[in-house]
Amino acid sequence: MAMEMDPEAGVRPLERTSSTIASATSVEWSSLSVTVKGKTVLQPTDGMLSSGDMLAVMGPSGCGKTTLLDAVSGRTRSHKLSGTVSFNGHTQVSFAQRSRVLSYVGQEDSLLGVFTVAESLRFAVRFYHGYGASAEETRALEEETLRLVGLESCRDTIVGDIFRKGLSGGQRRRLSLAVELVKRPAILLLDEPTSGLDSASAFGVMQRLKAMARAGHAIALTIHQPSSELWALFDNVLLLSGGHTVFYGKAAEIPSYLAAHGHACPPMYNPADFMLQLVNSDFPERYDAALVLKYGDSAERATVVAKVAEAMASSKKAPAGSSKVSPLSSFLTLCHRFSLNNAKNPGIYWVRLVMYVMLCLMIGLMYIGLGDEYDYSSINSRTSMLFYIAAFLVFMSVAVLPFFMMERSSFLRERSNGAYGVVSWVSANFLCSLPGLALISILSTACVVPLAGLNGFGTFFAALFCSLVAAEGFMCLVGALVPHYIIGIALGAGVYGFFMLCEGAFKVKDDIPPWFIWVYHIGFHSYSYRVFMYNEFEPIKEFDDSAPFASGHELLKFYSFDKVDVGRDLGALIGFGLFFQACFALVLHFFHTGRR
Ligand SMILES: Nc1ncnc2c1ncn2[C@@H]1O[C@H](COP(=O)(O)OP(=O)(O)OP(=O)(O)O)[C@@H](O)[C@H]1O
Repeated sequence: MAMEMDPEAGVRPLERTSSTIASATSVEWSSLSVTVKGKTVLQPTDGMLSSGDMLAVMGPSGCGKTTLLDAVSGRTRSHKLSGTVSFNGHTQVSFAQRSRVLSYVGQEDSLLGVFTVAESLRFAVRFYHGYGASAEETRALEEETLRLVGLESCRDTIVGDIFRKGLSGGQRRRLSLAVELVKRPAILLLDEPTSGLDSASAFGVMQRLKAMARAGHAIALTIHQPSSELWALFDNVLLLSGGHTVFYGKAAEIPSYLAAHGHACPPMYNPADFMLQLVNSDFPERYDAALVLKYGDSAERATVVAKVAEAMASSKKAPAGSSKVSPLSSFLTLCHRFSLNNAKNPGIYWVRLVMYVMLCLMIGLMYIGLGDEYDYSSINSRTSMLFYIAAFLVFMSVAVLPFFMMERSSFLRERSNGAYGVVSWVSANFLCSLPGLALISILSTACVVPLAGLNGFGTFFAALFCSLVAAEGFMCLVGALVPHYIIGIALGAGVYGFFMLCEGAFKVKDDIPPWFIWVYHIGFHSYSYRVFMYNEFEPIKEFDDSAPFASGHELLKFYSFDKVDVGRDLGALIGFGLFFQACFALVLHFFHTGRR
């Protein structure tokens, strides 16, 4: 019979686990509650998770399991929280300190789709153990972690994204677990680690987690439907119902506790299924509301409260966590990963590159030979074409938003688990975007300038490149400000539309109304447009008699572009790019902390 099996049979010991737990760490919580929009979604609860424990947080959907894990890990914003959380009895533990001892695997899988399982793990090893981790150590950690989550056969399978099919949902779930396991955190909080897994995989993963607990890790996980085999692996259980604690204590004691309150588990019945029916108020066939009150008055609760108070009062070593990897190491790992991701993910640069080249070829063919024309209509063609280039080629940068959003979710997970800091991520992202933007700019320039016969290849390229650098920074900032890329595209398009309107093409600078002239100055489109214009028209010494201007310089005067300082305007575009990157970093720092 399943219940008689040894649940830990056949699990190999974790060679590298014990040595890499920096110190045994416990977490205690007392009268911990969470209130959202005036509603208390987690009622005051007490409990603890110690080194060696495997705690199952259970209860019906919406009962507050994730909320509890968030509150314990510091992911709940402080104004929503009351009560105390301590680590080894220390209450003053910052989020960064918690991140060093603790890893949290959320319900969503936020992985980068182009990487294989092995590559994803390799980067995780470098984030948590340093870019300079030896090849031997990296390989050993990778291998052991692959074995832990049963993904050895998928080592070279890609995660998968909208372009290519990769891992199955259950395999992704296991990889999400694996990339945090390589950290070998003292405390591991897992939100539904078995969702999407078949029963054998779920059991295999849980067996190995149990072995990790035995080796000294403290593990808490939420789970909906544990089989009796899984149930036998849990040391402690915290049972919630509608945010209230119904039971906290040894898993083995739950059946007798419930029996003492009139709910004896029928023979041959999975105790987990039985107790979940008792606490589900949405489907109340077996629901017993009195269990909440009974637990509040019970000796079991009094014992827990006393134990938690004792643990909080005892002076133990402050949680230290694994040694912090240097920002330079994180930066190098991120540069490595961004470069590969940019090169492998067609959506980030390659699709854009094709779009730019095609469009620029069309522009070149539309205006072919324009450089040899000096009549009235050639002026109209030049100004229109340059407006289109300054406005629309920048506008196409909105295409990067959906891909940025995917990277943002992995950033959030990794940052909140202490893999790296905002500055490392933003600077690596910025640096690694430059080769792609340079390639787009050079190929676009090569398509337009020779075909149309425009002036100043180098300046044209520089203006396009610098405006794309500014646009990339702007879209990163927009991507950090909005909850979804659809809103970002609408916002980005709206702002770009406004900048285009005031860039000095539709209305020359001197005719822009005073209430909009500030847009001319803050909109980076104005800077690139006037460089494109100056670059093209200044060398034209004479137009035909049909033209309204005698020379290019005369035309530039009309546009108020006759005194353009190309170097200064290109510098301003780069300045815009850096300014947007700095704002982007600030928004990430303050608003993308992983706290909800
Ligand atoms: N920002 C919020 N605004 C309103 N209600 C919220 C908010 N966050 C959480 N809640 C409510 O808090 C309760 C607990 O949510 P939580 O996600 O912790 O449940 P859960 O037990 O993890 O559910 P599941 O098992 O389905 O993941 C739910 O009723 C949810 O609707």
